[in-house]
Amino acid sequence: MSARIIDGKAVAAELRAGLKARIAGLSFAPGLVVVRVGDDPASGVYVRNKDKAAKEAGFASRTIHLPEDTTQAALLAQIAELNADPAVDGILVQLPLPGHIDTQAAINAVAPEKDVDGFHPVNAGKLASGQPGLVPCTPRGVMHLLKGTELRGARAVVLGRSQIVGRPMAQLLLAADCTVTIAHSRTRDLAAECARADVLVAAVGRPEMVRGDWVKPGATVIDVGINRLPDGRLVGDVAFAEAAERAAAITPVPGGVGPMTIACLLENTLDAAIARR
Ligand SMILES: Nc1nc2c(c(=O)[nH]1)N[C@@H](CN(C=O)c1ccc(C(=O)N[C@@H](CCC(=O)O)C(=O)O)cc1)CN2
Repeated sequence: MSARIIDGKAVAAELRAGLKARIAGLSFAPGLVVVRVGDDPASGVYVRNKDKAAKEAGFASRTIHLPEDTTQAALLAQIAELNADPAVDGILVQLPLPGHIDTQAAINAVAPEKDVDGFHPVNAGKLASGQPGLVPCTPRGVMHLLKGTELRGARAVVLGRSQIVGRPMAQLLLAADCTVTIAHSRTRDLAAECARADVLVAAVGRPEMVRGDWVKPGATVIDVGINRLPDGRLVGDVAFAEAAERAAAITPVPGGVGPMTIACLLENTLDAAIARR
């Protein structure tokens, strides 16, 4: 293996420490509320980790846990209450939501200035039109991990076109002067598209789909996938050992992009608090 391993855990810890120092200098504790609906076990872990990280950094953090059978109207009423609460700077609705709830309606209900997930159409529109706004946490985290990688003029391929990762990721890379391709399940010859990338971001949710020969020698490979295999192992969307033979730098799973998602949620919450107050 020749690639440099990009240590997301270390970068996230450094980012959180910087946020903690900035919050210590404020006259108030920025407020974050995470809304969880139902009992998805993975969401339970992520929400606990967010709350713990937020409290450690000095945020006033709390979680509202609503039952699985919460109606859409009740969820929207809860969000409206948080929108109106001056002590709340950031609101996050943990995904996935139970099937009977319209996810887009929940996202649209969050006040754009408190939308620390960066999923609201107003924030997506700002990102697409190059205006300052709240940026989705995972892509924002990836940009931190790419510091030190030459992006200007680089050919970037984003594998996946989700609202949460693929699309905002492509916008951020474009803003950093990359030549960006979004590849997806209908792309002809995915392997050939990926093999042209100087920067390859995989966000498809398919375990180890990106093989070693999909990686251009010397490329930077960012693996956003977090897939639990039947044997309990956690793997990304990239076949790590094969890809690391050819890449110049690569993120591991776990310990790559995942920890940056939570650190950037805190970064967004501090940004939202400062902008709002
Ligand atoms: N409202 C949102 N919902 C969801 C988001 C999101 O950004 N906003 N992202 C994911 C889940 N997620 C945060 O919510 C998240 C996922 C993974 C990690 C992480 O640190 N992963 C670790 C491995 C963890 C493990 O062992 O299972 C890693 O990659 O090292 C953090 C946050 C979906 N929902």
